[in-house]
Amino acid sequence: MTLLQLNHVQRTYNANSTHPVTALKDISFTVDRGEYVAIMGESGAGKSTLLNIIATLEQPTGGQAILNSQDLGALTKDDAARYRREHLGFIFQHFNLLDSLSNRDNVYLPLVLAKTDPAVMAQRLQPLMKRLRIAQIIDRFPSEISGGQQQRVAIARALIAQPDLLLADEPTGALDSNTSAEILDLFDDVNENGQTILMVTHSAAAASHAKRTLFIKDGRIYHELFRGDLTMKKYQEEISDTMMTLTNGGE
Ligand SMILES: Nc1ncnc2c1ncn2[C@@H]1O[C@H](COP(=O)(O)OP(=O)(O)OP(=O)(O)O)[C@@H](O)[C@H]1O
Repeated sequence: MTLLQLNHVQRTYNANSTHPVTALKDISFTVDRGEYVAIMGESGAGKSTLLNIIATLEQPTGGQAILNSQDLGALTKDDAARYRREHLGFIFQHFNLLDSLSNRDNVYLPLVLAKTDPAVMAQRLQPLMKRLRIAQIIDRFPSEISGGQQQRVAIARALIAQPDLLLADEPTGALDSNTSAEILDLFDDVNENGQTILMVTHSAAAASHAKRTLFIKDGRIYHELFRGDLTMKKYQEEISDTMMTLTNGGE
C-alpha cells in the first residue's frame, strides 16, 4: 500500500529573481508502507530539498507530495507543524537532543507537545528502552553519553510518537564505523518491526541496509537499485559503482 507519493515535484528557489535555482526539476516516486528506502546523490543534487519537502518544512513550487492521502504542499504553516509532530519522526546527523533536558525528557518531548497522558508516555517508553538499549542511560543528560548512545536516544524520540514515516538525514554521518554499524542494525530492526524509513545518506554502507536506493542527480531521479536477493556486500558494491558512474557524469 502506498504511503508516500511524489508526483513531478519541482522546487525553484528565488523564482522571481534574475538567478533562480531549480533544486528539484522533476521527481516522481512512491514509497510503500513498511519500505526502507535510501536516497543518495552528490552534494547539491537536491537531497535536502527533497527531504525538507517531505518533512513539510518547504513547499514544492510544482507537482505534489502526498503522504497518507494528505497533500503536504496544501498544509498551512501551523497545520504543517502539527502534521510533523503527529505523523513524522526525524533522525539527524548531529542527534539534535536538547542538552538542558534529561534523555528521558528528550524522548518524551514529542508526546509532551502533543499533551499525551504521562502514563501513556511511560508505557510507550518501556519497549523502546529495551529495543534501543537505553534503559541504563535514560536519566542521564545528552552531554554525559557517547555519540552512538545519543543517536539511540534520538531514535527513541523519533519513534515514540509512532510516526507513519521515519525521516533520517545522514544518521551515521557523525559516528565511527563500529557505532554506525550498530545504529544501522537498529534501523534494520526498526524496519522489520514495520516502520517505514526514508534515509538520505552519502554512505554506500548505510544505503546497503535499505531495500531500495534512489539516486538523485541535478534534481531528477537518475537511477534506482533494489537489494533483492543480493548479499549486503554485493549490494554495497553496486551502490558504490552507481555513485561512481553518476559522479563521473555517466549515463
Ligand atoms: N534556500 C536556498 N536558496 C537558494 N538555493 C538553494 C537553497 N537551498 C538549496 N539551494 C540550492 O539547491 C540545490 C540543491 O541543494 P540541496 O541542499 O538540496 O542539495 P543536497 O543534495 O542536499 O546537497 P548536500 O549533500 O551537500 O547536502 C543546490 O544548488 C543548492 O545550492
